Amino acid sequence: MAQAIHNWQADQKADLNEPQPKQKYSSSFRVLSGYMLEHKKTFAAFIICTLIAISGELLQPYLLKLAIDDHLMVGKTDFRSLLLIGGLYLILSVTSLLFTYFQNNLLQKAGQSIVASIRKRLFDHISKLSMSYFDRVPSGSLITHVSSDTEAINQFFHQVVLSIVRDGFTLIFILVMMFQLDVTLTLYSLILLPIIAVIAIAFRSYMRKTYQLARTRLSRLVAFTAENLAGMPLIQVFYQQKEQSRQFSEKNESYFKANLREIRTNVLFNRTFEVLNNLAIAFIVWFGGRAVLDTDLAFGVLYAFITYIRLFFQPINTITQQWNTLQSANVAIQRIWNLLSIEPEVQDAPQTKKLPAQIRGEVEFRNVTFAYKEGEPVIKKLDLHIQAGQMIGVVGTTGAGKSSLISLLCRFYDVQKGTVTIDGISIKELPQAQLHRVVGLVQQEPYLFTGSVLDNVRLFDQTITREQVIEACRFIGADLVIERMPDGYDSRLSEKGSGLSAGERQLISFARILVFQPRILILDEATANLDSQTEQLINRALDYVSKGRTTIVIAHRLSTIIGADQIIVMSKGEIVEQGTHEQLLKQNGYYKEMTDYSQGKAQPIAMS
Ligand SMILES: Nc1ncnc2c1ncn2[C@@H]1O[C@H](COP(=O)(O)OP(=O)(O)OP(=O)(O)O)[C@@H](O)[C@H]1O
Repeated sequence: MAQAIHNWQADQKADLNEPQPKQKYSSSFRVLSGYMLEHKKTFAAFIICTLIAISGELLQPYLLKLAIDDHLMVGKTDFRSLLLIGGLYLILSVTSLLFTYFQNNLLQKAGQSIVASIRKRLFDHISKLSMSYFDRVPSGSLITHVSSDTEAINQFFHQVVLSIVRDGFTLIFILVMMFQLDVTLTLYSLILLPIIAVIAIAFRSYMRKTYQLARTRLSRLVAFTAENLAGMPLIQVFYQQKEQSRQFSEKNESYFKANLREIRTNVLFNRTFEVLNNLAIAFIVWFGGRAVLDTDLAFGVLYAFITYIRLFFQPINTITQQWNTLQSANVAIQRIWNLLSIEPEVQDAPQTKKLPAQIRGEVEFRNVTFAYKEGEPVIKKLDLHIQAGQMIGVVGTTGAGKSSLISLLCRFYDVQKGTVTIDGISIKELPQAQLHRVVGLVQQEPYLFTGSVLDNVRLFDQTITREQVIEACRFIGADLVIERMPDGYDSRLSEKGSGLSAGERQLISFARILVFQPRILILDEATANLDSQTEQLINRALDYVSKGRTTIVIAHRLSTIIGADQIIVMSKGEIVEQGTHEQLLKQNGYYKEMTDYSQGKAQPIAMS
């Protein structure tokens, strides 16, 4: 738990791209190298293509040197050789072009498949995490992991790896060619290297700061915009657009300034490099030119040398600029691996038991104690026995523990003490996959996915036929609503329900239950949002689906549960009253008070 909280805190910081504690590059890249090994053949082919492409490009100045020194300067009129050199030059250009294309394709193929498999692993891992994790970590942070962090790894491949391999080999190749052409001239040129290093190091830390500042401010701007969109109805109803606009302008302006600073630094760095490059060329022209005049150096050598010096600076510049990408990839990998190392708190037991094919649906809570936070139990030593096929109503004031009780039956959380059993088997011993087929839940706020009505009812499960969905919707009375939609069962819905009322959304989620046929049905205040006509529809359907099925209904409207086999009244995590509607009325306790209040006969109750 402590580790999870620590990770979460790290995530929170990371969300704003705040400067991170120093991350170990070695561990990050060890992790990536495991993935790279799976594509070792593609990476080997990428390196070979890079070498061929670089050779094609860097042999061109050498060919020109041969043309100048061996033919033009000596006045040979050997046109065939010149033609051959021209042809070779052309072949080298085309080869370089072709292999650069292959090299890019291969790297993209390997890099993208690594990123795709990391993204898939992340998604699968997040889907397995327990509810307690989602309670702590905001979904925005998880979206960042799946989108921006994997994108940072993608950039690592197509920028950093490409630059290190291509520019690294280019530098080595150029140095070899320069030494081969003229050792003295090369050694003189290398005097510039320490100066380049000093400038690169000085700029590197400044460039890193400006980059981080721009990213932090962008994250703040995006977070503010997202929050603003989510709270739009509230902003409009309280007429806070002006204040929001002022805050947005402030954040926008500060991002704009940080962005400008980053661009200015980059331009300054690039231009400084260009000046150095030109200085080096001027030096070679002066020094080498004198050697040519003194006939100590061939003109072709000087020409090739100047070309190589010009090419020498570009890879150094590109490699230096990979620092930021390398750093964000490192942070992204650490964040992703922190998340992947989190174990779900709710896990299948090593030895699971199976429910018999004929599940009866008897539920028992035996001496159950549960707390979200240590030392603050919200369910206390609770005992409850629900016979198979019974309908049970759960009532109680806000915060009494009703939803927590059903979360335990769904095994969203594990109990700290006691056991929850179905047909006498502890739910901890059941495979979660089986448990979730047995227990069905309709929540107060029905969630709709982006997709057709059909897919929303069958939750994208293709084994459920269109006919089954239509039958369920017809039964629940949702068919009238759906048939009014432009494309009927193929109409597209979205998270917010695309113009469906809360009641209509609930009808669709009820149809889901009919389609999936769980043995134990839980309705968490599911009828709270319905108008009386829709509620009647639902109640009628509910009577049908609950027949022979264990049904637990948490209801604020007592009318829904009057006919229940037993009703429990909860207060502060305990059952304070239990019995049928009539028995409870006779007890003249909380339930009676609640009934009177719901009928307007009494003041709101305060359970203690
Ligand atoms: N995910 C959570 N993390 C921490 N505490 C929680 C969480 N969910 C609920 N609680 C706390 O547990 C207690 C019981 O909440 P629960 O939602 O089970 O009550 P409820 O009876 O269903 O209330 P309501 O009728 O308002 O939905 C409350 O004090 C609540 O603040």
